[in-house]
Amino acid sequence: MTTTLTENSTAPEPAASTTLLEAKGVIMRFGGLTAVRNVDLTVGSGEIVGLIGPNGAGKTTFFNCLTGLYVPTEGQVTYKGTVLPPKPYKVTQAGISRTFQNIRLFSNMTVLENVLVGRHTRTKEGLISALLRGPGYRRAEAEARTRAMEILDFVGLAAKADRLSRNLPYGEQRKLEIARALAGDPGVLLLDEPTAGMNPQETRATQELVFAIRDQGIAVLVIEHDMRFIFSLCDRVACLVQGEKLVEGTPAVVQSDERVISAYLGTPYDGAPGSEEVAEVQAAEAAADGATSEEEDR
Ligand SMILES: Nc1ncnc2c1ncn2[C@@H]1O[C@H](COP(=O)(O)OP(=O)(O)OP(=O)(O)O)[C@@H](O)[C@H]1O
Repeated sequence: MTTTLTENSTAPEPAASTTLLEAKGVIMRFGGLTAVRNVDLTVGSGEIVGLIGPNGAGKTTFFNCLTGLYVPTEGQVTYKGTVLPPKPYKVTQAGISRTFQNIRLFSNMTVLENVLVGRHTRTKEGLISALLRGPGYRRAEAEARTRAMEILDFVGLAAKADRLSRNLPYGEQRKLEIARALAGDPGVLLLDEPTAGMNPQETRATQELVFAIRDQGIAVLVIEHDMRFIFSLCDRVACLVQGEKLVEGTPAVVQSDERVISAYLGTPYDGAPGSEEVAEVQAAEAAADGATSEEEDR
C-alpha cells in the first residue's frame, strides 16, 4: 500500500463516533421463514463492526436489507439519518458499498476496468455525453482513471492494472473486489466473508487492508466465520442466531458469552432462539413414538 485515498479521505475520525448506518427493527421474511428477526444495529464513524453467527443465521440476508437488494418486510435502514432507497445503485450513491460472499468480478475485463465499473456511480456524465465523447466526458473519464489507479495503488494492485481479472490469484481477486467497492467512495464499506478461502498470509493481509481502510475514514461492517480474524479486527461484534441478535459488545464480551459458544458448538441453552420450536418438535416426536410402541404392544 503506497498511497492514500485522497478524494474522499479525511484524517482518521476522533474517538467520539457519530452514527452513520442505522438499522432499526429489521425483519425479513421469505414466505413462512423469518430469516431476520427484529434486528437493530449501528455502524459509527471510525468503527469496524463484525457480524457473526452460524451458517444460516441470517447475516447475508441482513446485509442484503442494508444494501437495497432486499426491501425489509418491516423496519428501517438509514444512512446519516436519511432512509435508504430500496435500490442497490442508489444505496451505493448514498455512500454504502459492499462486496459479496462469492467473487463477482467481470472476468474478461482488466483489473483497472473492474474498478472503473465501481466508479460509475460517481461519474456525472450521461449517455449523450458518453456517445458524443465531448471534452466534459473525456475529462470525467481521465479523472475516473486517475482515481481508479489511486485505489489500485492503495490495495497494492497498481502493477497489475492491465491484467485480466480472471488471471489474478484468488487472494488478489478478493482484493480487487474491495478496490471496486472503494471506487464508489463509500462512507461505510460492507464486506461479506472477505477472507473466505484465503490462506493465513492472505487473511493477515486482508486484516491490514481493512485497518488501512478504516484509517482513511471509512467505517466497515464485516461478516466473517474466521473468529480469530473478527475478534482481532473489530471494535464491536454482533452475533446473530436464527435471525435474532443474540449478543453485541466488544470482542472480549462476545467471545466469552456462553450463548455464543453454544450457538457455534450447537449446544442448546434455555431460551435459545428457536428453542420453543425445537421443544414442540421433540414433544411431537415423543408423542408419535409413544403411539407407535402402544400399537406394537397390542
Ligand atoms: N432468497 C431467499 N429465499 C428464501 N429463503 C432464503 C433466501 N435467502 C436466504 N434464505 C434463508 O434465510 C436463512 C438465512 O440465510 P442467510 O444466507 O442470510 O444466512 P447466513 O448467516 O448468511 O449463512 P452463511 O453463513 O451460511 O452464509 C436461511 O435459512 C436461508 O435458507
